[in-house]
Amino acid sequence: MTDTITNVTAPPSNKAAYDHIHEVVAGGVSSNMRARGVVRPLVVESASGCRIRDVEGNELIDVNMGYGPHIFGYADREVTDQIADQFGRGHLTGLPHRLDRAAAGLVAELVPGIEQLRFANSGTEALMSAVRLARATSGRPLLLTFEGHYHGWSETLLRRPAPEGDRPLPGAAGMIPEAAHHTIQVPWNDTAAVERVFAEHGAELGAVICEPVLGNVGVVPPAPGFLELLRLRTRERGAVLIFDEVITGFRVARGGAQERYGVVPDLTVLSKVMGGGFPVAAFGGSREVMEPLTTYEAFHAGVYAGNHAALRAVTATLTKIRSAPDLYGDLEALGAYAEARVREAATAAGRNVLVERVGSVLSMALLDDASAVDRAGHRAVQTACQQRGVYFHPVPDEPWFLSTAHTTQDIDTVAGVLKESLAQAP
Ligand SMILES: CC1=C(O)/C(=C\N=C2/C=C(C(=O)O)C[C@@H](O)[C@@H]2O)C(COP(=O)(O)O)=CN1
Ligand SMILES: Cc1ncc(COP(=O)(O)O)c(C=O)c1O
Repeated sequence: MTDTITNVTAPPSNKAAYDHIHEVVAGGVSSNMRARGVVRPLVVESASGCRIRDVEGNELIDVNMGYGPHIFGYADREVTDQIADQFGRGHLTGLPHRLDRAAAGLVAELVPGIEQLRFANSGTEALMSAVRLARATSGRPLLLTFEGHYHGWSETLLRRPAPEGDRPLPGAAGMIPEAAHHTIQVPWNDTAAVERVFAEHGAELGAVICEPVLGNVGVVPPAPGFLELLRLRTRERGAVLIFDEVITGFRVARGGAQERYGVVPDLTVLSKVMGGGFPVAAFGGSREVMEPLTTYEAFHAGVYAGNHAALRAVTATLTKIRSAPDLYGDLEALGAYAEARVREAATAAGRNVLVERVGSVLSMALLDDASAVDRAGHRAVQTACQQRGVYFHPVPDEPWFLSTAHTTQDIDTVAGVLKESLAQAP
């Protein structure tokens, strides 16, 4: 059967379709993260609301939701119709558009730490530029980051822990050996380690970067007072504080983690929810911090950066967010309901799971008898859930992202399937 949209003769099964893709897409995916831990391939055909449909015609409730951008669910017509309309008006001219003012104005209105910004195409791009701007502003290259925090795949920020010490190693084959030489990495929420870094390197530290809520090794909220400590020490020593709010921006509160926790960074990086699923990112801060870009002394560019379709997506999404006074209260309630049902399911199944949550983003990881994450067991449970019509990522590091398209009935279905799968897991 030849699919009329892609004109690809779609093999009859997920496995055959995945193998078919593998023939021409290296590794079968255009992001390594999508291939991590996959046991049972799933090739999507379409998505709507909180459901995906695979090439076999199976419909699954999805709590991965494309890793978080779709706070209103897939194919939200209030957003997608606006984007479609913009394509009909011209979506890429390389010229300023009134949409630049509209989109940037909405971000500045909603995010406490942003007076001015620049748009980019991805979180990785925006983070590279934010770190470069921070180094230009402070005049100091040394960067403090935290273990497990993911800031994209750039030469600047992709790293892995060194076997010992606080200088991380480059995170991928082909990176230059010196890529992480100007980076210190310490454990998240480790106050003593942070104090030690400022004591030893305070005069040379140019910036501190973190996910204010760690969302890439499951969900790990900031310890009480930890973000406040980062804010105090960076201000004392003249280092730039950068919040990577790619996940948390417009997700954990209307103004992101900086609104939820009341700590305002010097630079904020945004993506995911901001564009409602359309590829777009931004980095911004006070006029003072952004000044090197105002004078063009600093450099940031991109053919597609801030294109009109992306900014129409931002304007549509943030207008909807701004005009929904109960949105975050409702998402908080749904998140709490989901957390409770997941915990009940694990208890009923007699299994030990780690559950963490901030607002509508939560993580669930199967634990072994020693209370360590059982990755193989988690994948087996995920496979069983996928076969029963519920999709979450096979790797427990990837959180669940709820949306306004999820109902409590959907959550009940997810919890019921999870209970069955946990009970039957080896
Ligand atoms: C906190 C944070 C992120 O979570 C982030 C991207 N996250 C993900 C990337 C995925 C991928 O490349 O397929 C999927 C998930 O692993 C993850 O949510 C990025 C990079 O954004 P981008 O992928 O747009 O370059 C920056 N900061
Ligand atoms: C030859 C070439 N390479 C790379 C780039 C950078 O591409 P992008 O602007 O999409 O980052 C450009 C953009 O002008 C280019 O002309």
